[in-house]
Amino acid sequence: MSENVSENVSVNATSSRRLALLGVGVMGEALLSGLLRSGQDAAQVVVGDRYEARAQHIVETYGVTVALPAEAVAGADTVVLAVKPQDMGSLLEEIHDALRPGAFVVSIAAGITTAYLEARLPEGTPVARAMPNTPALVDQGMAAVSPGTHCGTDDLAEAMRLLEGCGKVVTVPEKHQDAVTAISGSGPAYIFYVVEAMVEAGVLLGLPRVTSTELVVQTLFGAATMLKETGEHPTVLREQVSSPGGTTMSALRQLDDHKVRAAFLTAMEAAAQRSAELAQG
Ligand SMILES: NC(=O)C1=CN([C@@H]2O[C@H](COP(=O)(O)OP(=O)(O)OC[C@H]3O[C@@H](n4cnc5c(N)ncnc54)[C@H](OP(=O)(O)O)[C@@H]3O)[C@@H](O)[C@H]2O)C=CC1
Ligand SMILES: O=C(O)[C@@H]1CCC=N1
Repeated sequence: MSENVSENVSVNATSSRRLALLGVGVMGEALLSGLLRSGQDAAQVVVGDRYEARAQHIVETYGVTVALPAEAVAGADTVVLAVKPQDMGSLLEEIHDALRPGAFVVSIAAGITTAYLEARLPEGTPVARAMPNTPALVDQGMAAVSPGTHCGTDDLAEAMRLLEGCGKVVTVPEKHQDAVTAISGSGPAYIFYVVEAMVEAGVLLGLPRVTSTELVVQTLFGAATMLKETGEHPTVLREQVSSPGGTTMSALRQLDDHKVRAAFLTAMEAAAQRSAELAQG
């Protein structure tokens, strides 16, 4: 598979492949719910999570089956690994001998490279590395996938199918995955942080908290919709708001004086660096 694949591959939402999903925390559940909404047959899905109450909640909510990781992968054509990076090494050991020959393995763990996966799975196992984000919970996810050495076209299409159930998917060369993790993987948290700050500002200015929250959330939604629907550069859209001698420029000057743009650059560099560190344990 070429390193430079970069566009969407359109795939069917449904599949008869049997799926094992290991780790059904925040992100595992987001992917599962999106897949089921897009037509995945729950009878073909087995989940495994070491937190038993969590697994039970998922089974009751989605009608899927639960099993220990080795049992789950033994019957699976596709295995999705959605545990924390720190838990990946021991999970791979646990499933190594049970994996069906030719089964396709996708990891969504930050920092975990395809080389890491390939070195710990049976020789020749097709793998892919993916980075989704939590807006998948409302079918507005953004995910990027990178194929490993033995990942064929059908395997990549399967990875796209899994992620397209809950949002947009692109393929990227794996060298970009730490940056993807820093931008779209962690991205929702930065946006929520900005929202928190703006809501607090409204309260500081005397607005009731509920009013401030409503103003900020709709402003964010409107601004995001403008970016998406107009396709305009953010600078153009920002300039449209900034009347000469007006209020917006007074605020933006403060943000520049407080080096907010520089702080965003440094913050995302730190996230990418942390992603690169995570496979080291
Ligand atoms: N949250 C996010 O926004 C995003 C997360 N990711 C990635 O997704 C992965 C999961 O993150 P997230 O969902 O937030 O984490 P969570 O902690 O919510 O979920 C992980 C789940 O996996 C369980 N688990 C750990 N080890 C095993 C094991 N050996 N077998 C079965 N289950 C196991 C955990 O149990 P226990 O609680 O007992 O540890 C937990 O329930 C991470 O690798 C992260 O990098 C990627 C994109 C976005
Ligand atoms: O914070 C993390 O490590 C995970 C990966 C991307 C979003 N959350």
